[in-house]
Amino acid sequence: MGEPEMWGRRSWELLSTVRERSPLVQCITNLVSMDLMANVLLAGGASPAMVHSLPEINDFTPHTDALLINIGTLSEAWLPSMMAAAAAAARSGRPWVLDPVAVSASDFRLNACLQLLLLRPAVIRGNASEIIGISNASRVQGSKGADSSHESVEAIDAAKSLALSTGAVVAVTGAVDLVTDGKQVMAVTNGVPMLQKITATGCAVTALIAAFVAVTPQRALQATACALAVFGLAGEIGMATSRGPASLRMNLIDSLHGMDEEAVTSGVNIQHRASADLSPQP
Ligand SMILES: Nc1ncnc2c1ncn2[C@@H]1O[C@H](COP(=O)(O)OP(=O)(O)O)[C@@H](O)[C@H]1O
Ligand SMILES: Cc1ncsc1CCOP(=O)(O)O
Ligand SMILES: [Mg+2]
Repeated sequence: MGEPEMWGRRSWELLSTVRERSPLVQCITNLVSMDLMANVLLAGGASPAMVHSLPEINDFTPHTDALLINIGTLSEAWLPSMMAAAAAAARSGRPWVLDPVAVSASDFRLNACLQLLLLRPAVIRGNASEIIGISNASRVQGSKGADSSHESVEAIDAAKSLALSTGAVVAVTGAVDLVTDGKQVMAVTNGVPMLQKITATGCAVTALIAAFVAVTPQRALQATACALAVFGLAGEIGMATSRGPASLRMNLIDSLHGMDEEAVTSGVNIQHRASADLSPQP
């Protein structure tokens, strides 16, 4: 079996396992993303729970299959819940995933992310500007809030260095999604540019990564690449019947829900990439 076929099969196995086991994914996420994120998790076969109040964390988090923390609308009130949940997940051996939305927007956000990193996320997923900012532990100048001002390939050194310093798998999304553990680099070329015109698609795919990692926590690199490919493929299939971002938002969810073995095994596009060859493939 060649590499593309192997990744197609692996992606289908993982999507099928998520559908069978329906992992419970606790999401402490921003106010913009809650609806799309919960619907993407449901369409992927997982079970979402948006639970973020501090008095609930110690009862709830140890019984989840994975935790997602997204700082998109971070406030002083929510940071203690994020810290407590990440600590509870770490104590109970649950994988947790960090989305450092707009990490360069303020010192408050950057410092919150740096504190969260000490609690050992299994995966960190951001756009290129976010990964450069968090990896350098300094705010990227000229950063555009939640949107990236860099291409993913520009962030590969930052991603590798962040992976090596934290022990996390790091994913940088964009026209090509790059996933690394600091040594290997996987490139995922599924997706359509219109995904950038729907708010919270980055947030939603990070939650889908948490669901995939939940069913194979020892293989976070593979799980992350497969989740990104499946989500991008849902975008490609959805785009075929969409007129713009609003219809793609609906069709993305429908395509993820209805995705079958043939679509996944023939549509997933994941490859190992040598560091010297990190430009997008035609
Ligand atoms: N130019 C592009 N072509 C294809 N897919 C893209 C493109 N830009 C982003 N995506 C996809 O959109 C989703 C969100 O990624 P991104 O826009 O980088 O995140 P964020 O919303 O956090 O900035 C990912 O699945 C990514 O692969
Ligand atoms: C617009 C916005 N503002 C704060 S969080 C948020 C959503 C960001 O979503 P994504 O990172 O998926 O683009
Ligand atoms: Mg984002």
